[in-house]
Parts: sequence; C-alpha cells; structure tokens
Amino acid sequence: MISRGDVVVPSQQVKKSQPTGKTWLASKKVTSVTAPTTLRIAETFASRQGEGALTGVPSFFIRTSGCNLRCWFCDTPYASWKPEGERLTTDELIEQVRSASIPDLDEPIRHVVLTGGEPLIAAGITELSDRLRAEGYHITIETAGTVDIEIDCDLLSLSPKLRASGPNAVDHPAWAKTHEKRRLPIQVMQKLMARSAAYQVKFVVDSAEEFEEIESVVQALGVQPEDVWIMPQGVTVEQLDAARHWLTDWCEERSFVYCDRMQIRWYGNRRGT
Ligand SMILES: C[S@@+](CC[C@H](N)C(=O)[O-])C[C@H]1O[C@@H](n2cnc3c(N)ncnc32)[C@H](O)[C@@H]1O
Ligand SMILES: Nc1nc2[nH]cc(C(=O)O)c2c(=O)[nH]1
Ligand code: SF4
Ligand SMILES: [Mg+2]
Repeated sequence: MISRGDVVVPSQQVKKSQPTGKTWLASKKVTSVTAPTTLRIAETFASRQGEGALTGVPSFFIRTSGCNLRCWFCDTPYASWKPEGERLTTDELIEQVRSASIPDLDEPIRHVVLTGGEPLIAAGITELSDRLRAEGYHITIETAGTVDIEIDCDLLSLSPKLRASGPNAVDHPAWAKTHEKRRLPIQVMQKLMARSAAYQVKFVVDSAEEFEEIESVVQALGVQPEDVWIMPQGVTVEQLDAARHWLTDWCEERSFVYCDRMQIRWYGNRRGT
C-alpha cells in the first residue's frame, strides 16, 4: 500500500503485491515529498540592535508569532497576546536576510536577531538558526528561556520573566496560572545558556520590589554580575528616563549592567523598528 504522504511518479506501474506483502513499483522507488517547514512570522525588518551587549549593531530581525507566556507589559502584543502574520519557509526567510540592507550602511548585514513572540516555540527555528550560522551570520536569540530545545546560537539574550510579569488574574485567570507555572524553568535556562557561545541575562524591571527576586534568579542561574542586564519596563522615552536613576543606582551597587532600550529612543515603540 503506498502511504498517503508518498507521491507516485505517473510513469510508474504498481506490480501485484509480492509474497512478502510489500508493494514494489515497477520502475522507481516511491519518493515521499514532505512540505517544507514554515514559521509564522509577525514581521521582519532591518534595524540596529537596541538592547544589550550588541546595542547599535546593524541587524536583521525575524519576529516569530506566538508565545507560551503572557506578560502584561509585552511590547509586541501582535506576536504574543494576539499573534499575527503569515507562514514563511526557512528558504524564504534566508532569502530576506541575504538581501537585507540598512540606509547609509555600505557593507552587508551580518547579524540576525531571532525574536518574537517566543522564537523557541516555532517549529523550524533550529533549522533556521543552523542554516544562517552555516552561512556565517551571527545569531542572537531573544528568548524568555522557557522552552527546552537543542538550539545553538552566538548570543543567547535570555530574559527571565519575574513574578510580577504575569497578566492580571481577574481579567486573565487561566493565563495567569499558565504564565506562573511556565515562566522560570531554571534548568532549561541553564541548558540553553550552556549551548550558546555567549549569553546575557536581561531582566525587565517594573519596580524596585522585584530586586530581591532578580538576585535569587541570578544566584539560581549561577551567572556573573557582568552578564546581568537590568532593563526598565517601558515603551516611551519618558518611562525609560523615569526609571533610569533608581535602576542605575541599584546596578552600580550590584555591579549589574544597566540596559537601555535604544530602539525606543531612536524610533519610538513602532513596528518594524
Ligand atoms: C517581545 S520580547 C520577545 C522575546 C522573548 N519572548 C522574551 O520575552 O525575551 C523581546 C524583548 O523585549 C522585552 N520586553 C517586552 N516588553 C517590554 C516592555 N514593556 N518593557 C521592557 N522590555 C520589554 C522582553 O523582555 C525581551 O527582552
Ligand atoms: N531595534 C530593536 N532592537 C531589539 N532588541 C530586541 C528586540 C526584540 O523585540 O526582541 C528589538 C527590537 O524589537 N528592535
Ligand atoms: S515572553 Fe516575550 S513575547 Fe511573550 S509575552 Fe512576554 S515579553 Fe511578550
Ligand atoms: Mg522589541
């Protein structure tokens, strides 16, 4: 019996089944054609990395759509709370990377940022990262670090979600429970860090009440202060500036690194930037 996934080449005649019960094709081996893996993509765009150790580096962003958490502050709800976007193959995405450019930049973009939504839930993300790295691109993965997959990258930008990141339990009772259950798998995060050439652990901080939890996560992960980036929760320059002074004081006390959100300063909180 030829299985449903197989494509029979028209010229082939199927012989009567052999004593072994197998069905052999007179001329050619049955070939099965599987559809290429696709990823749901909210947006792709060329910009400059706005956060962390590579701030300012011209990069091509691939934002996958869909997330397994629901942070109340998510600045890209069109890729998490209400995911949008069409499905693209890894070939199509790699083609976009190859032809990406930034005005007034005369050399090709060599950095790709895989982000989301949560990129690690996207089937095909490992294939995409591996193929781009094989072509010599530097891959940064922006992730909340909750998905246990075997993926390699050049910079793991791990953003553990703190207790206060959960959605309002009155408006979103189910998601509040799921979010809290999923948000902090320390061992999964350590596995992802161990596989990456480099990592930065980047916390979104909305209030000083989160400092204690940050310190306990830093300790649990076993990361050094110089790899800890403290980023204000905010999507406007005013919000970022209002947080800067009390956050930088604490960063200095703990030797953590203050993390600005330059894309907000350069472009505002706009899609495609
Ligand atoms: C939209 S997330 C996508 C990647 C992944 N889901 C994550 O959370 O790390 C990209 C980055 O923006 C941060 N982020 C999202 N909303 C934010 C906000 N309102 N203020 C500050 N950072 C925010 C996330 O923590 C993460 O570092
Ligand atoms: N310019 C720019 N830099 C970024 N760094 C991390 C981003 C993200 O959304 O993951 C991001 C983004 O959305 N834009
Ligand atoms: S994990 Fe990232 S993409 Fe998902 S809701 Fe939180 S900030 Fe948004
Ligand atoms: Mg962003």
